Amino acid sequence: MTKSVVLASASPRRTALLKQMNIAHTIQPADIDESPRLNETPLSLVSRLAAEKGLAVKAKLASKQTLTDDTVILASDTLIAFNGQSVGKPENKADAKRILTMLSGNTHEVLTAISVLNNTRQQTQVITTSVTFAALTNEQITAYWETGEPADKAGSYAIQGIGGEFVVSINGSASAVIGLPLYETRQLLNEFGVVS
Ligand SMILES: Cc1cn([C@H]2C[C@H](O)[C@@H](COP(=O)(O)OP(=O)(O)OP(=O)(O)O)O2)c(=O)[nH]c1=O
Repeated sequence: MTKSVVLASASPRRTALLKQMNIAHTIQPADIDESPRLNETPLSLVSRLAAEKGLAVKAKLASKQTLTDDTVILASDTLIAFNGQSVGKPENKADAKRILTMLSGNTHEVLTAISVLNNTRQQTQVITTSVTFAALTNEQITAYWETGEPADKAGSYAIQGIGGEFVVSINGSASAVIGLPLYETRQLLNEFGVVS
């Protein structure tokens, strides 16, 4: 039986990546509280948020009576880990400047969790990618904020956009940094019978 894939995300990057994989899907964004718990590690946080986004959408579909045995939900979360701290989207210009100053000239980790679930089970996986930034000047950081690109991105940058100019090297999955690791997503969707 053909599976019906529901992407639990409002991110245009994630739907573009899923389309790139040629996987037909519908979109049902998850609206959850993304605040970290006390002393929660970046790994636990990213994994919990992806899993909770998936469960929230499952509950929404169940309440609308559109959850069937063939429904497969895919949820994801991306955050940056630097010095053991989780860094999400910037709150405002000052916060983006603080984050980019911190990442300047340093290596950070981008953590992306994917969570796939159906009526009976859920599997969650975290993909870690190292990204090394060039040293950035204050002028560069301010000019970058003005482009509008950093506002809705974890770590205040987009590797697929203008922010790619700051990246000296990357070790890991480029698609995971943008929001959905293509290789691991296909593997997990295969385990849920979506692709062969
Ligand atoms: C580091 C980095 C992040 N990002 C994006 C990916 C994610 O969309 C976003 C991190 O925020 P998320 O909270 O993971 O996702 P989202 O709010 O955009 O969408 P949803 O929760 O509905 O799935 O940052 C890039 O596009 N490029 C990058 O280089």
